[in-house]
Order: sequence, then C-alpha cells, then structure tokens
Amino acid sequence: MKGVILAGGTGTRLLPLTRLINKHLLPVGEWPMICYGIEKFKEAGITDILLIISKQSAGLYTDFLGSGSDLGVRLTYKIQENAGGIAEALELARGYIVPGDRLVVLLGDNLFLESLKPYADKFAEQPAGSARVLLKRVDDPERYGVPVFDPNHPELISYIEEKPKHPKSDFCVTGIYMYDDKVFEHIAVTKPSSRGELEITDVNNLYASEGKLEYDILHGWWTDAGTFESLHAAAEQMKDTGPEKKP
Ligand SMILES: Cc1cn([C@H]2C[C@H](O)[C@@H](COP(=O)(O)OP(=O)(O)OP(=O)(O)O)O2)c(=O)[nH]c1=O
Repeated sequence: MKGVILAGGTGTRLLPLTRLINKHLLPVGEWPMICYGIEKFKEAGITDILLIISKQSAGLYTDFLGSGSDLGVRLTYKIQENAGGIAEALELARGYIVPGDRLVVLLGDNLFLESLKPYADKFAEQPAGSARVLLKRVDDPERYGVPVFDPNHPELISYIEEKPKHPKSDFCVTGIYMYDDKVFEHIAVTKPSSRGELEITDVNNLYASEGKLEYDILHGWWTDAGTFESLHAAAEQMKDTGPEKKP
C-alpha cells in the first residue's frame, strides 16, 4: 500500500495567510499541517508517500521534510501546476503507482485522530478495481458530498450527491479515499465541472455506479482544516499529537 497526500489547491478561505505560504504548511499546534497526514500513514504502516504540492512553497516542503527519513518515511514530490481539482491532482500519481499497487489518498487539510490501519486492512481485502471511502456523521451535511446508501447492499454507496439541499443521510464523504490503479481509468473519462475542476466526487460516482464503492464510518474527531475556525479547532485537538518528538 502506498500513500498520496494532495496538498495543492489555492486555500482562498485562509487568505491572506495563504498568500504567504501554502495551506498545508500552516502551523497546527507544534507542527505544519502536512506532518499529521504523514504521521497517519506511518502509523498505518504506509511509508512510501507521494506529496502532490503546488509551486507555491515547494522549496519549504523539501527544506522541512527532505527525504522523509527524519520522520521514518520515504517521500516523493510532484508539482500540480494549477489548482485544477482534486482528481487532477490525483492523476499526477499515475507514474508513482505500478499495476497491482493500492493507494490511500488523503486531502492534506483533513485532520483526524483515528488510525487508518483497520480501514486500509479492509480495503486490502476488497476485489481489484473497487474503492473505499471514509464517511463522518456531521451536523451540516449540505456543505459536503453526501452518500446515498444502496438499500439492497448496505455495504455499498449507490451515489454521492454534492452539496444537496435535502441530504439523504447525515454523513459526509471525508477526504480519505482508497483505490487501486483503476482510478486512473476513471479520472481519464472525467470531464471538468462547471467550476472548471476535475471532481473527485465524479470519480467516486463512477465506482458507485458499478456497485464498487464501499465505505467505513470514522467515529473519532475529524475536520477539514480549510477555514480559520476549523484551523483553530484543529490546533486545539492536535496539540498532544503529531510526529513523535525526538529528544
Ligand atoms: C482544488 C485542489 C485541492 N487540492 C487539495 C488541497 C486541500 O487539501 C484539499 C481540498 O481542497 P479545497 O479545500 O477544496 O480547495 P483549496 O485547498 O484550494 O481551498 P479553498 O477552497 O479555501 O480555496 O484538496 C489539491 O491538491 N489540488 C487542487 O487542485
């Protein structure tokens, strides 16, 4: 299993800070945001990790993280030239994933406390060509991609509705996805949305339409640290976590 962290994007909701520095290098407690995703992969035994970053702050990533050896992982970097969407960022992992590989994809601004290990282990048992996403129960599902469950196969999602006015469940699809190399075939047939981005929800819906999208529910604390409010909440939650401190 390999890990991919998507850390491109523009971070407009965190302006003006993100005019200075890429969102995923902003401090969350004692560490830059990106370190928590790396730590989650390491905890799950995933030590080959691809970071998709933007041109902005690219040098700061390598200055701070280097090869990853200080954190006990092997890092590879790729640049997403323009923020063309989450699925476009993921497409850049194509050369990194060899046939037969499986990958766990994290959006770099998704922070959470639970271990990925049990979920990645379940995904490893799924048939080739299927996918798994992690869901979280939320108070305001209308802000997110919301799963509609398959009434005949409760382990499957039959469709994901993007920001529905009348959500059919009170879960959101978090930024934690599991795929094999089939994902690149799905991305290849995905068209830009009305906002001009390749949407990961469209990719996930291709799996769902084939009856190949399974899920788990995160029970612990989770946030998308993309706003000032959630960034502050994340700093509070994460203050005693992060990479093991060296003496
Ligand atoms: C849009 C986009 C997002 N991402 C990553 C960055 C985030 O961790 C995650 C979710 O992105 P978003 O929060 O949807 O977008 P953003 O990070 O540009 O922020 P804002 O909405 O405030 O402008 O996906 C990419 O890697 N490439 C992209 O092209």
